[in-house]
Amino acid sequence: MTISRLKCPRLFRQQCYVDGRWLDAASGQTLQVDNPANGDLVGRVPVMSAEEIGTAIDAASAALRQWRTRTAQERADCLLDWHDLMLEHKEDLATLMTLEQGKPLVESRGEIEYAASFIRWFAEEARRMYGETIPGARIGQHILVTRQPVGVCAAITPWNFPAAMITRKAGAALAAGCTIIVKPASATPFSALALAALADEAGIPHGVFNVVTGKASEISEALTHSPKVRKLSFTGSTDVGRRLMAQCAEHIQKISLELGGNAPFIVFDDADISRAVEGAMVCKFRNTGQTCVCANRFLVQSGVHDEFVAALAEAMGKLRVGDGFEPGVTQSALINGDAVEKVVEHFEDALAKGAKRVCGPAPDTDRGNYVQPVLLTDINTEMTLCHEETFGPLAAVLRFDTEEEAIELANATPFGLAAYFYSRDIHRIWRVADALEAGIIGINEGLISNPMAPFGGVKESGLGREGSRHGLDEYTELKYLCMGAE
Ligand SMILES: NC(=O)C1=CN([C@@H]2O[C@H](COP(=O)(O)OP(=O)(O)OC[C@H]3O[C@@H](n4cnc5c(N)ncnc54)[C@H](OP(=O)(O)O)[C@@H]3O)[C@@H](O)[C@H]2O)C=CC1
Ligand SMILES: O=C(O)[C@H](O)CS(=O)(=O)O
Repeated sequence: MTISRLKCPRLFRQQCYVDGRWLDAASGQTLQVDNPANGDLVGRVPVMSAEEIGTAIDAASAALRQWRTRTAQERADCLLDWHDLMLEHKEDLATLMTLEQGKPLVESRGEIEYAASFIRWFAEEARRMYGETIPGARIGQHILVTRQPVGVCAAITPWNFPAAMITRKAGAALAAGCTIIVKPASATPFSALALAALADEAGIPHGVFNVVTGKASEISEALTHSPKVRKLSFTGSTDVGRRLMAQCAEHIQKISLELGGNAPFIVFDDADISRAVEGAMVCKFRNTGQTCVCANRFLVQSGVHDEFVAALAEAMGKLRVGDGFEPGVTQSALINGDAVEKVVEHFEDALAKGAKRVCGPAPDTDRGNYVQPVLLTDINTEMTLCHEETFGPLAAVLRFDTEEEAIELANATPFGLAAYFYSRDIHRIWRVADALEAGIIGINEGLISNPMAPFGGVKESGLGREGSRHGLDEYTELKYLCMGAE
């Protein structure tokens, strides 16, 4: 599959989109993007200089006054046009995504629908950006609270969901009346640039939505050094999030952070095992295990441990690894060699510390970016995979005896993004849901991602929430008006 197969070749853009113009870097410098499945060149994108990022900031700043004074309905209409164009061009957008990120085409199609759903959701939220009135402190005094857009925003996004992580931010920002500069991951810029082409076609005014590419640290320095940028939203690793949080301190920029996870997936003795295995498969192997909400540790109570392991091994046997364009493939290449090495490192460390391999070949670095799904049992907390996100198709099962032990194991991590558990005892469900330290809890459910719920973590998994009505709060400021008595 190559770019030539696109129905609309104009969606394949190898330039940045700033103020409605398609730009090369003045230096002529470019970054290469390769297909993770086979190493083929997909294309090249500009390496923008700090000065050129400044131009994007000025464009977003200039566009703000006009965009924020549009009516909520007008902003919603632009967003809905963008949404419709994304779905109209779903096949091309999915092809670009599988070319640059590798995920199976059926998952890329699903991500385009997921990404578009955030644009629709926030188009609807735009018209519900309500304020409030509060009884005054004195007779005749009136108190009002209005909500206003934060202003010029920036977004830095990861490679694992190259479209949805952009629209989850940009949809809320534009609905609130903000303008935004997006820096996509260098591995997956073409999905972002295609979204820009469709934003332009949808009539989103020039300067409102901008996409820049280049050296991440230089771009983030330029964005956080500018007092014109009032907010940064980041999705990616906790290490980078920590650095960006410090950078935002210079001008007290608002920040939203969607960071790493280490999700426990707990199966109690009273669970429905077939449902638990169904949930485990989608939770562990979506995007070939490359999501921040993937189960990273399976904690299985002794009474059902062997039954669950056998059923999970059988289900894993049905997974098919290959090029994302091949029909029937359910597991693609990982994003790069570093990702493969991390899976190999976690696997070898676990075996060296007593883990048993139940199914799947030992991962190695001899098969390009491909890793066959592998299942380990006899996991203990000395193993690296209990403390670090594997971000690949390695399922690790740790046995426990009591509910208290499961909660302690689950919470024994600095992260707190997602957690999952299966039980049919309603009293246990309330106890465990209360006790788990995570922003998102899947209860007898392995797929928790949608536009209507507040997505985000606690502890070192992040700050703020995306999606839901709360997602708009991240892009608005409350203004308190106190009207004195006559
Ligand atoms: N909580 C959530 O919703 C999500 C969390 N994640 C987490 O992110 C990790 C995997 O994604 P990955 O892309 O590797 O994460 P990274 O943090 O390496 O990259 C994310 C983004 O940050 C940029 N970046 C990298 N270094 C810097 C820097 N010094 N300053 C500014 N920006 C920088 C990257 O640019 P470039 O590509 O050019 O390096 C990319 O655009 C995992 O830990 C995963 O859990 C991922 C997705 C969602
Ligand atoms: O990047 C991620 O892992 C996403 O946040 C996961 S989700 O939103 O698709 O669940």
